[in-house]
Amino acid sequence: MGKVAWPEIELTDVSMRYATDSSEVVALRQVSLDIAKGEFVSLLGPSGCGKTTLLRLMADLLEPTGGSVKVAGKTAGEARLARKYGIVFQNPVLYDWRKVDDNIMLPLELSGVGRKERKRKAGELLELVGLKDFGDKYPWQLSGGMQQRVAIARALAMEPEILLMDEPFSALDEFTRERLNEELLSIWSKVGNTVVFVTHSISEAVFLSDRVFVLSPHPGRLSAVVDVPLPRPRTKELRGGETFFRLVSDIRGRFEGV
Ligand SMILES: Nc1ncnc2c1ncn2[C@@H]1O[C@H](COP(=O)(O)OP(=O)(O)OP(=O)(O)O)[C@@H](O)[C@H]1O
Repeated sequence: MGKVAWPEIELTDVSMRYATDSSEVVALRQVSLDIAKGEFVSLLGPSGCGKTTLLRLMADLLEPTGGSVKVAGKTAGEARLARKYGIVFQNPVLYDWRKVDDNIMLPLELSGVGRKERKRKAGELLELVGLKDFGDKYPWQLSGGMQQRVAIARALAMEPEILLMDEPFSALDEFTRERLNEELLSIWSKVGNTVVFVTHSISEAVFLSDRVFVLSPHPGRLSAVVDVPLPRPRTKELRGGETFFRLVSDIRGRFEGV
């Protein structure tokens, strides 16, 4: 299910069991999926269906108990060492004592990029995420949505081929979230990398994605792959359209009885 000709991310029969002292949880059972280079996909499902686990396996933050994860033809571990990933979490995890541009420059600093080049790159990234004039502010001086944009800029600092995003907008109000959905697509259209986006919002998944991977729980497994044939660039007017409504209803129908 979910095969593409030239996969950038390739999961084959991936299973994940978490063992605790007294019990064992099967978080994922035999998930196979491929994601193409430059594709925008979402992992969608109710709480506990294994979305975060799947993302962490792709990022080499976890090792599967069964099956294999390949990223750009390498193991997930090799891909991490080759800095193929940028990750954005639900909370922006910014350092409050560092200014916004110093937060963005951190990955560059850690990999030894000189100060002048770091500054130049931070300026470019701030412009990309629409925060051109906020480089010398502190994170606590920004709104939640702006902080998340800083986190996106930082994740893009090393020019990763793959951006992994774990419910990055779920703590934000609906208006901000919808605006950031549009901004994220605009950023992605300029950067052109592969994006894997975790969400439990059906409309968010449909609005953003080329394909939606639908997961069902207990144990987590891939229950459907839905193509989203909406044209790009996607604008907020699309949300009121018939195709959008039909796709959202179709996916919602798949969760009935889950
Ligand atoms: N470190 C862990 N130890 C034991 N069980 C775990 C661990 N991490 C996750 N689980 C279990 O694995 C299953 C999948 O969890 P996961 O966080 O991947 O789901 P999710 O779909 O991302 O959920 P949510 O939307 O609530 O974040 C759940 O049953 C969860 O309780």
